[in-house]
Amino acid sequence: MGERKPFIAGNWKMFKTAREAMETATALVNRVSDVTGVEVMIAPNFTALTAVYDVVRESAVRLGAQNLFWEAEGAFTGETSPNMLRDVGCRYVIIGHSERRQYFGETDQTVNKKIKAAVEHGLAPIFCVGETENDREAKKTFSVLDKQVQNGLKDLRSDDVAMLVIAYEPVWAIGTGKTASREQVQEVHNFLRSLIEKKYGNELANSIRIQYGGSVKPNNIKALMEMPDVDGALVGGASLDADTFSKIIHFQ
Ligand SMILES: O=C(CO)COP(=O)(O)O
Repeated sequence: MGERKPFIAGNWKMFKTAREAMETATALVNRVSDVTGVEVMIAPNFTALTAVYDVVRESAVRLGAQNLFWEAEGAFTGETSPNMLRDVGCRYVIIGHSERRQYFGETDQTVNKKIKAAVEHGLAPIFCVGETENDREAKKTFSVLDKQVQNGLKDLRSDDVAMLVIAYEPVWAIGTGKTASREQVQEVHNFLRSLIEKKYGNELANSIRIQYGGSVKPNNIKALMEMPDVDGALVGGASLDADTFSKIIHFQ
C-alpha cells in the first residue's frame, strides 16, 4: 500500500483562456515547489495545453488533457488524437468523465476505445466511473460501477491497466457541494480495488491508484486521504484557484 504515491489532479473543465490558464499554472508551480510526496496534475482546456506546458515543463506539475479521440489521425473534424496530446506535453488524459457521458454521448464502449488508444500511445488514462443519485437510491451503486469497470477495461492487459488511474466520481457529488462521506468513498474504493484484484490479481490491485472526485475542498481533503483506499483526488471547482488548489495539495 505504501508504494501508492498520492495523486492530486485538477480538472479545469471548460474554464480559462490560455492566458488565464497560464497565470493560474504559474501561481500553482510557485506554491507547490516544495511538494515532493504528492504527484500533481492539471488538465486545462485543449486551447491552453501548449501555453501551460511551457509553464510546468521544468516543474513537478504534470499536464493532462480532458478527452481524446482514439484514431491516430484522419478526417475526424473537431477531434484530437493521443499523439497530438503527447506532442504538446500531456502525460495523462481524463477519460469517461460523467459530464462527457451525460452531455456528449460517451458510452462504456467509447470509453474503452479511448483507454486503449491512450495506453497504446503512452498516455496514462484517468478512468472516471461513478453512479448517479438515482442509482444510489435504488441501491445499484455497485452493479453500475461493476458494469462501468468491466466494459471500460474490456480486453485490456495487465500492462495497460498498470498505467491507469481510476477516479471515482459519484455524479451526485460533482459541483453540488455534496461530498460523499469518507465511509461511502472508502467502501466504493475498496470495491473497485477488489474488481481489479479479481481481473488482474493482487499486485496490480495494490498498486493502482484510486482518486475520489466530487466537491473536494481544502477542508475535506485530509479526512478523505486518511481512508486506506483513497489515493488522491480529482478536483474540479476548487482547482481553478491556485491558492485553494495548493491548500488541497498540501493536505498532509
Ligand atoms: O468533476 C469533478 C472533477 O473531475 C469534480 O468537480 P467538483 O470538484 O467541482 O465537484
